[in-house]
Parts: sequence; C-alpha cells; structure tokens
Amino acid sequence: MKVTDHIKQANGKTLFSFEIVPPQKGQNIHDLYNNVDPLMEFKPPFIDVTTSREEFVYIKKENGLLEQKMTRMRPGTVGICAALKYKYDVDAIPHVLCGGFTKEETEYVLVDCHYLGLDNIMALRGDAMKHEQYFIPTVGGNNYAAELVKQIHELNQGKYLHEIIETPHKSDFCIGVAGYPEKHLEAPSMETDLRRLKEKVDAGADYVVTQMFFDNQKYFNFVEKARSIGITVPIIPGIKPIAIKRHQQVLPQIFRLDLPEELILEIEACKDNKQVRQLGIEWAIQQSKDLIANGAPVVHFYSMGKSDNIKAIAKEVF
Ligand SMILES: NC(=O)C1=CN([C@@H]2O[C@H](COP(=O)(O)OP(=O)(O)OC[C@H]3O[C@@H](n4cnc5c(N)ncnc54)[C@H](O)[C@@H]3O)[C@@H](O)[C@H]2O)C=CC1
Ligand SMILES: Nc1nc(=O)c2c([nH]1)NC[C@@H]1CN(c3ccc(C(=O)N[C@@H](CCC(=O)O)C(=O)O)cc3)CN21
Repeated sequence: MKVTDHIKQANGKTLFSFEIVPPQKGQNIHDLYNNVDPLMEFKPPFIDVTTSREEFVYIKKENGLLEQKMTRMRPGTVGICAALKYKYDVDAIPHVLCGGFTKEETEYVLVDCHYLGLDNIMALRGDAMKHEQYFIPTVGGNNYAAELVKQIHELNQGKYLHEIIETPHKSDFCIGVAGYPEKHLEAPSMETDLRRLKEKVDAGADYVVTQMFFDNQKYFNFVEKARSIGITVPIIPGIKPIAIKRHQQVLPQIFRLDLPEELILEIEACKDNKQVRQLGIEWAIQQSKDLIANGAPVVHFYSMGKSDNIKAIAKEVF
C-alpha cells in the first residue's frame, strides 16, 4: 500500500516507521532480521531500505602495488525490500538514487520493483562519492532528484525510456523525496532549497521525508514555509537518536545541521557513550512526543543498523 494511503487510513494517528541500511556484502540476512524483529511489535506500516553509492576499494597485488576497483559494498536494496515484504507483510521502500545509475539501469530497477509489488519509491539524488567533494552526476543518469521523480512519474503514465513500448503496463508508484529543515548543504539559501523541493513535488512526488533535526522548531518552521509556497503533500519528520559522543562533531559536519545548545551541554556532561546513547533515546522520545502532539503524520527513525535504541524510543511513544 502507498505511504499516502497509510497516512489517510491512520486518520490523524501518528505512525511509526524506520529505515535500514543493507549489510555489507558477504553478511547474513538474518543479522538484519535480528534488528528488524524487535521493531515489528510497533507495527510500522513501512520500512525504508537505503541504497549506498559505489566506492573505490584497493586490492593489494602480488607485486605489492595497489589495484583500484569500483564496487558497491552494500548492494541488495531491492532484494531486501522483497524479503521484508514477504517475511513481515510490510511495505518496504527502496531508495533509488540518481548517482551511480544510468537512466536505463534505473528503469530496470523500477521494473523489478513493479514486478515485486513494491508500491513506493524514495527518489533521491544521492550523495557525492567518498573521494568527491561534490556530487558529480553519472553520465547517462539523472542529475537531480526532480529528474528521477519525473522518470518514475512517466513510468506511472506508461512512458518507458525511448518510447519503444506500444501498449505499456502502467506502474503506480507512490513517490517520496527528501526535504531539509536546515537546508541542503549545497543549496545557496533556504528559499532556493524550498523551490527545489516544490519542483520535486510538481514533478510528481507524493510525500516528503525530512533530513534529521534535533530541534523540532526547525521542522515546524519548515512545514510552515513549505505550505506557504504551495507544497501540500505530507511532510514526514526524520529522527536520528544520538548514540555516541562523536556524533556531536560528525552529524553537523556530514549533514550541515545545528545541534541545540542544551543537547550539546547534555552530551558534554555524559561520562561515556553508554550515557550518550541513553541521552539520545531520551532526546528522541521528547522530540517524538512533541511531533505527535503537533500532528506529524509519521515519525520516521534513522536506525543505522542497531535497533535497541529505536525500540526503547518506540516503547515510550507508540
Ligand atoms: N530520507 C532520506 O533517506 C534522506 C536522504 N538524504 C540524502 O541527501 C542527498 C541529496 O539528495 P536529494 O535531496 O534527493 O537531492 P536533490 O536533487 O533534491 O537536491 C540536491 C541539491 O541540489 C539542489 N538542486 C536541486 N535541483 C537543482 C537544479 N535544477 N539546479 C541546481 N541545483 C539544484 C538542491 O537545492 C540541493 O542542494 C542524497 O544523498 C540523499 O540520499 C537526505 C535527507 C533524507
Ligand atoms: N545526505 C544524506 N545522506 C544520507 O544517506 C542520508 C541522509 N542525508 N539523511 C537521511 C538518512 C540518514 N542517514 C544517516 C547516515 C549516517 C548516519 C550516521 O550516524 N553515521 C555514522 C557517523 C558518521 C561517520 O563516522 O561516518 C554513525 O555513527 O553511524 C546517520 C544517518 C542516511 N540518510
């Protein structure tokens, strides 16, 4: 079922959802299930499965030189979605990226999703590769998420690439896109970034999931601004519980967001990472309760593999 239909069906009750990252290749799918199992009692209507960029790896050759190879360390997004759907009867949402894929490859992924009965696609541009300072579009691929949304939307109209299919079967994907309460790191201003978001919605996006934020006011202001420029689709807040002291530096650095002073002081007062993890849980519980009280359609959790903290939060909130 579509995310938008889950939201309609919930009739104002806030839903719980989360996001997982495929394991590194060579791992066991049961490790993933072990982290999903404890969260299923909170009845997530959908689970997102991310797609990671390809990266360079260096293989030591016999002569001692290093050989550079390009590989995807965490493949399997669509396969994991199918596995989750059929194991738990849950809607699993693959993240489909512009970066790393030609439009043709993207079409094949979408055809797989359609055959597997996946009803939703999260359409993202994707980050820069590790060695790149900025995102460089893939030759033959989509340049921005809005173009990817257009490609998916056209498939929904039965328009395949190169228009060589005469009587096409139409897909009916519900399309999610990302939104940035503290603006995307490359955007020159909040207003421009919001216009970009509007372009994605105008191209056919059905809902928005936000980047993580630690001050709910940022989300409320963002929703207000989005509404004021005519974005009417659901805007789902994304929450990440702080888990280690180092997040204080790396999260602002990677995602270009601010941590509230109160949270920083509380992290500084923690003696070890066990205390930070507990603080992260408590902070996310407060954020979630406030988001629910203010009518958020869903609270979506970025669980980066381990689910114990998400479970502790969901137990208090859902
Ligand atoms: N829910 C999730 O999983 C989330 C994922 N992300 C990640 O963030 C990264 C960025 O992806 P998206 O937001 O999908 O990218 P996007 O293509 O919507 O935007 C990327 C940047 O390009 C700018 N931009 C967009 N259209 C433009 C145009 N026509 N001309 C000039 N600039 C333009 C935007 O303002 C933004 O700074 C991705 O790696 C995604 O995986 C971010 C937030 C949430
Ligand atoms: N720009 C961007 N790219 C993404 O892939 C992405 C977003 N934003 N926002 C939404 C979700 C949330 N994501 C993430 C990704 C990593 C961590 C994270 O905490 N990573 C490391 C720390 C960073 C590091 O050392 O490299 C961790 O400790 O787990 C959190 C959320 C992935 N998604």
